[in-house]
Formats: sequence, C-alpha cells, structure tokens
Amino acid sequence: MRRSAAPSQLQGNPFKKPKFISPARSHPSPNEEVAKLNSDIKLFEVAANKNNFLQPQNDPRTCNFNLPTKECTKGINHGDSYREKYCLEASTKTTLNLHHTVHSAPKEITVSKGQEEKPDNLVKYFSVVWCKASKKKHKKWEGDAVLIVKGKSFTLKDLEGKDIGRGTVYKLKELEKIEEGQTMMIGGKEIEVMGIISPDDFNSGRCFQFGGGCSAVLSSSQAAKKCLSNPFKSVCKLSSKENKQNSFQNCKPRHDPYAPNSLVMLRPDKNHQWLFNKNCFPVVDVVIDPHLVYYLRPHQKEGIIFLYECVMGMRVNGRCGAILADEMGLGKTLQCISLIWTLQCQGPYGGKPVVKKTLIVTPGSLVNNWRKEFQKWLGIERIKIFTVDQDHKIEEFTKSPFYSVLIISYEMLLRSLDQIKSVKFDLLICDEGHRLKNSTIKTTTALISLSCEKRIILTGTPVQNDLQEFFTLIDFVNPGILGSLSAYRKIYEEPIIISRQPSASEEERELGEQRAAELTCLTGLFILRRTQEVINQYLPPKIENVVFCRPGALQIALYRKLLNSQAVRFCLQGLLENTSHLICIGALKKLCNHPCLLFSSIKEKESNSTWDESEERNLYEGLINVFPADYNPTMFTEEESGKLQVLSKLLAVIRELRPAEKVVLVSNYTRTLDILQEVCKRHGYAYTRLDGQTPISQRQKIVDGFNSKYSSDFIFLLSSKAGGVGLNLIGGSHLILYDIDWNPATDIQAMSRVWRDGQKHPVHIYRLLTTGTIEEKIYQRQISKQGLSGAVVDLSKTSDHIQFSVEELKNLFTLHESSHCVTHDLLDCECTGEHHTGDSLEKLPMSRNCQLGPHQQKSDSLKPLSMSQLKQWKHFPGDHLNLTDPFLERIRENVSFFFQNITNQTTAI
Ligand SMILES: Nc1ncnc2c1ncn2[C@@H]1O[C@H](COP(=O)(O)OP(=O)(O)OP(=O)(O)O)[C@@H](O)[C@H]1O
Ligand SMILES: [Mg+2]
Repeated sequence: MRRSAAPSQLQGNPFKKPKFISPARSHPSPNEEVAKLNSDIKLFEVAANKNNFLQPQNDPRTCNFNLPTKECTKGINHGDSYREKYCLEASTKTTLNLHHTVHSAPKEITVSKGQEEKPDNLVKYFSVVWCKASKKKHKKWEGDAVLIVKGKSFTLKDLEGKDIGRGTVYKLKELEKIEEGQTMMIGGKEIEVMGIISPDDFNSGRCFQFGGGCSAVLSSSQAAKKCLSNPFKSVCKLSSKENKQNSFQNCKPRHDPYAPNSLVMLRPDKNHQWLFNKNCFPVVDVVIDPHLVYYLRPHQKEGIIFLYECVMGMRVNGRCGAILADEMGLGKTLQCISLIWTLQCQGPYGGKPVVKKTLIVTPGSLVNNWRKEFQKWLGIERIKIFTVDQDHKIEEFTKSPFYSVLIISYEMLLRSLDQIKSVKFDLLICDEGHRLKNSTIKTTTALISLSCEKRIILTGTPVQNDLQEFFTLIDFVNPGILGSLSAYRKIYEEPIIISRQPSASEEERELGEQRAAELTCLTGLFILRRTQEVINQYLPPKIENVVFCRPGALQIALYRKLLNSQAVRFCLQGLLENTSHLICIGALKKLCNHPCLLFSSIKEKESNSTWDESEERNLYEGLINVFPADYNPTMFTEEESGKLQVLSKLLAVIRELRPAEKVVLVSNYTRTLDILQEVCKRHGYAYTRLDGQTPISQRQKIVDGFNSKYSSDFIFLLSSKAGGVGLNLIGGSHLILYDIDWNPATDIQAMSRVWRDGQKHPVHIYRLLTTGTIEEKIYQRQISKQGLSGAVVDLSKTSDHIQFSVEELKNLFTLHESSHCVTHDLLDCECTGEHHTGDSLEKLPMSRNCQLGPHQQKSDSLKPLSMSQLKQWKHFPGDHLNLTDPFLERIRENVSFFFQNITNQTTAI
C-alpha cells in the first residue's frame, strides 16, 4: 500500500521522538548513508559552481519548481502569494524552501483528559499512525495516535488525549506481539506502529501533544497562555543534568503545531541535520508564539518564515544572512521581534534555543522605538532587553547574564566596539542597514569585524539600485557569496552596466540582462522585499496632493534678480567653479521657502571677512536693495512667501474642520523649521519639534508624546533628514512637506511616517511647491527618468552628487512666470488644465528604476512617480469651480494648480 506522509512524518510526532536517530545513523548501513550525503554535497558544489545555491529538499512539504532564468528576477520581490503561486507551478527539479505550515486543527477532535486506562503491569503503549480501514489502493494516514493495550482490549487516543477507538480482539496473540513497523486492523482502523512509549511517558502525559509534567491537557489557547506567562520554563529550562537525561523524551514543540492558525517553521532536511545536528537531538517543530501570530499580517508571517529559513541556513547552503527590504511601514520590527523571540526559546534540534544573545544596531532616534516595539508585542517580562544611552552604559549589559537583547545606535557601537566584541552574539540585526553600503566606512568595518554569523539587514529602500553598494550589503550578510569584489565587478557589474548604456549592442544587452537575472536569482533567496500594497487594506485612505503655490511679489522680484546675477550667468556659460551652481540652487531654494532666509544669509555673508573674495558675492550683489529698506527678517510676514501663505491657511482649515487631528510639518532645513515654528507661535498652535539637534535620548519621548491621544500638540515639526527615518508618527494624519529634496527617497521616507499601521484617520499629504520655480524643476527631476538614474533611493545623496549639464542648468535657472504649472505643461496632457480626472493610479503599473534590469521595473509601489503616472492623477487649476475637497477649497486663492490622488478610497474622507 502506498501512502502519503502521516502528520507525524510531516510535522513531528512527539512520541516518536525518543526513537529519533540522526540521518547519518538512521540508515541500516551507515556507509551507504554517508555515500548518499556526499553525493548530495557534490550536487551542491555543482549547483554552487553554476551559481545556484539551492538546496535539495527531501521534506514532503517542499514545493518544487524550476526557476526559469528570466523569471528569477521576479523572485526578489516576493509577493504575498509567491509560495502559493510557485507551488502550483510545481515541477520536480530545483527546490526553494518556500514552504511553511499554517495548520488548522481537525475540528471534530476536542480535548479530553483523564480517560486513560489505569496502567498496570500488563499495559503496553505504542505510538501509531492510523487511517480508516478501506480497500483503496492509495491510502492516507489520517493522524498520529497512542495505542494502549491491556490484555485483549485496546484504546486508541489521538494526540489531544481523546479516544478515537476502543475494543477487544478475539485473539490475545494479536496484541501480545505488536512491534515497530507492524501494520494491523484494529477497531475498524488501520494502524502502523511507529514506536513504543514508555509507561513513564504515558503516565506523565508527555506522549500527548500538550502533556506537561503534571499531565494537564490544555486547549491550544490555554497552552499558549501558559507558555507566555512562563516564557523561560519549558524548553529553555532543560539544562540541568537531571533534565538533560530526560530531554530527549521531553522534546516537544513549545506551541501546538496543530492548533488552528499555528505558524510552523520548516523542518530541517537531512542535509541540514547532517550539518547542524551533530548531537543527534530529536527534531522538534519550531512554532511561532500564537500570541504573536494573532497580530501578524500575512506578509509578516511570510517574512518571519523567510528570516527563519535564512538565519537557520536553510535557504542557502551554509549561509545565515538575510536582507529584509520591505517598504516602509510594513512592520520589519515586529517580524524581527517575532524571530528573536522564537529563536531565543526554540530550535529544531531537541527544542534547544538557537539564539542566546541578539545585537540590534539602529539609528540613534530608533533605539527607543525598538524597545517600545518589544514591549508592545511581548510585554516587559518575556524578554530582557538593554538599550544603550547616556544613562545606561554598555558595561551593564556585558556584565549581566540577565539581558538577551542589546539595542545600540550605530554611533555608540563604534565607541564601544571592544566591549561588544567581548560578548558572543548569535544574531545581528542592522536596522536601516542601507547605511552599510560602503565597506570602507567605519561603521561597516566595525560590524564586519563582529564574529556573528546570523546577520540581518533591514532597510526600507531597495538595495539593488547601485551595484557596488549592493555587493557590500550582500557580502555583509553572506560573506563571500558573490566571490571577491573584483570578480563580482567583472562577472556582474560591468556587463550589467554596459548593457544599460544606450549604445549597448544587442549582444551586450542580452549578456547584461542574463547576468542581472542570475545575480537576482542568487541573491533573491535571501532578499525579501514587499511593497506597500500588502498593507494597504489595513490602512485608511490616503489623499495625496501636490500643491503649486503662487510665489509672492517679493519672491518674484528677488528670483528675477538672482537669475540675472553674474554668478548664474557664469554658471550657464560654464565659466565658474564646480560648486558654484550649488550655491545658486541653494539661494533659489531658500527664497522659495521664504525671502527672509535669503536676507539673513546675505547679511551673514556680508559680515564675514572673506566676503570680498567669496563666490556668493557674484550672486548676492545688489540683492539686498530689492528688500524693503527697513526689512527685518525676524518680523517676516506670511504674504512674502506663497508657500507660507498656503501653509498658514491649511493649518487653519485643518484646525477648524478636524480639531482632533494633528499635523506633521516637514522641512529639510533647520532654519526653515525655525520659521514654521514661529508661525505656530503666532497662531497659538501647540507644537513639538524633532531635528538634528534633538538629543537621541529625547527623541522617542517626543514621538510618544505627539502620538498620545492625550497630547495637546497640534503640530510636529520634523527635519526629515535629521531624524525622520523609521519614525512612527501615526498621531498625525496630515503631513505637509514644506520643501522638496532632490532625492525622492527623502520625501517618501517623510511621507511614510503617518500612513502606516495603526493610523486611524484618513491621511492627507500636501507637498508644497512654488509655481514656475526651481522647486517644480526638482519635482520634475524626481519624477522623470533622469531623476531616477542614480540618486533616487539613497538618502545620503543630495544635489552635490548630481551632475548637471549646461542645458539642465539653463532649465533650472529659468522662472516660468506665466504658467499655472510647468509640470502639467510638460505632461503632454490633452486637458487644458481645466479639470482632469485620471484613472485611479492604483490600476497603473508603477516603476522604479533599478540597475538590475527591466524586469524589476514594474513591481514596486512606494516609489517616485513617473510623469505618465502623474498624468493619471486628478488635476485642476486653483480657480477651478468645483473643488470637492474642503481643504483645497480653503487654500485655492494662493494656489495655481493641484494634483490629487487617493489611495484606498472610501466615501468618507
Ligand atoms: N501586525 C501589525 N498590527 C498592528 N500594527 C502593526 C503590525 N505590524 C507593525 N505594526 C505597527 O506599524 C508601525 C510600523 O512598523 P515598523 O516601524 O516596524 O515599520 P518598518 O517596516 O520598520 O518601517 P520603516 O522602514 O519606516 O522603518 C509600528 O507602529 C508597528 O507597531
Ligand atoms: Mg523600521
């Protein structure tokens, strides 16, 4: 009879475990087994030589599929349904460990206890698998059970202790000679005997799913609660000598793998066992704490499985690194916390915890956010975390065995590297890890020098846009996997870059594409990126507006004067130094924010002793005369800046229409924030502020204060570059980007602070741009192809890194005074700017540039828009008659044009 695997073979049968023999010994002939394993290892080598690091899988749960080279590139962006999809496309050759088990317990089986036969000397116990008696050829074992035999009578109990059969046999002999491997019909069921259970195991209840020392049989939720309230009791406690002796018998999953919705990790295959289970411990299911599973989103469950398989070395032979590059706000923190908590209490071999100490390195402003997230999901008792700050020195952690997780900022890590090296960390997590992209920078070298093998990088920005940086990140998590840097350059980087040149031949193009596909295939095994869409359904609507604000009269006059300056003219003739254009750009940007910023700048420079020789002289000459004679920058007015006027009205209307809602106000400049702060004061708006000067230790307090429903703060002033990365500002539901950055990633980072999990209100985002000015040009650059090439996703990149041709500079240094919206003029839109309701943007394929090839380009969502996508947004001039949005209605007077897009639209906004 051919049977499909029984649950015990799939998931582990606790009472089979005492009989477990490691793969190397389980075979009747050890030599044969070794020979087989060796051939497997050779297979790996061949695969590795072909740059294929996939492991063969013998686990029946494995989904097999071939990876067609071209399709491989998609693997890097696993969608929510990737397992399912690939499983359906099953074939038999190569295998990816894209499998996990989410069980639903059979409903009809209920928990019962105390029904055991009273054991006496004649009683024997067996672990069995069973199925209903049938004459079918292909039968399927239906479950594991315990067979209790007493004289001529028998009882069959399922793993929750419930009787599923009982009776007597006619011949005593039948029951007397039961042995392992035997199949027999009993009480209308066919059974196969898997092993003998000791009376001790039966009596203690250990042979049952939930049996504890006291043989209490709990329902799954009770069991989960029990584990949670005593996190260190169960598996972790089995370290005393006495307990060790029993540990083989005691090994069972910490949580019920069969409970409804349980999240069970992949069981290690033979090769993994061969490599990592030298002590031949029984294999135990690793089950995510049901308390956490309850909260996890589907993509987060997938993410945890992915991280688990990576760090356990199950995905790539012998490599334990992973990059979780989920877009911002997808809950990378929770996924890591779930992983840490799991590995700290469980392991596949004998249930022994895999990880004792974890090191989390994160930007300073997020140190306390991590602590908060640990507390949010696990409470304060389950896991002892230590955060390093001014009041908590690292020595406290190194000297105490009490803490299992250390959270430290990158800066502090450098300062205390020696102490950190003295601790053995089993897991290293680098949050916002894109900052490790350069292997020569100190932080990266410091982290590389740590001996920890299991390494995870978390980043919200895609990592494959710069191939050099890509190598560094990959090589950090899985050292050596791409070979040496020089080989990598030759094999991948050069052909890929050449293939992207417009002048590339067909042959070069094809080669580049294939290499890119291969590289993606290879690294896709341990890089996971999901896009914002996976959580859209949990988020409220997002109303995104690009608001083109008319410049004030003083702004226009000053703008004209600046463009006529000698400095700008020289720039356009290519006559000035490399950086001169940056000074001109800087001045124009200041002016757009508010003329008083420019005024202060000029005054500052003038008072400087080097003024006469300074480059600014050519730019600022005569400018001061354009300001009114008695101009006082501290007495600035709102009318002097188009954007400030709009902002002021916007704040007023939000206050009026949504008095309970709060606003995050973002600028990249501290001086601009000063002005915005002054506006808050003048209008009596309560505010709070976080910028580069805010001490790290204060930051989380400020964030928490603002997010609290009891806070009276109306406005959160945020310098996005200084500390916006990774922050959760869900207390605010309106976000105003007061100025624009060259790098769309900076703006996207800022915008993602409010539209994230936990947000209760519809989110309104306003991006303010001054009509016809450099701000529009920067925006166009962000959304046009040119803007995407290179500087897109790197937060450290600014205009300093962007090269401009004279032609581009000419365009930058032009003021379009008569246009309502130059950006719209460029869109090639049929509408006359009257009112255009584009298709919903969600329907359109989005693109984000990536050096790894065209196949990548249609997958992401939190990305800079392209021009054609913007065209699909609703757009209309400020004087349009039927503005349905009450907020826009109130600011229209100072606005020349709007673009609007709504995500997750519902009727109530
Ligand atoms: N399953 C969930 N249910 C409810 N809230 C969640 C869930 N997962 C995450 N969150 C919350 O969502 C917010 C964003 O999560 P998190 O900070 O981990 O995002 P992230 O992926 O690290 O984003 P970023 O790249 O911006 O740092 C947090 O407040 C977190 O507590
Ligand atoms: Mg984060």
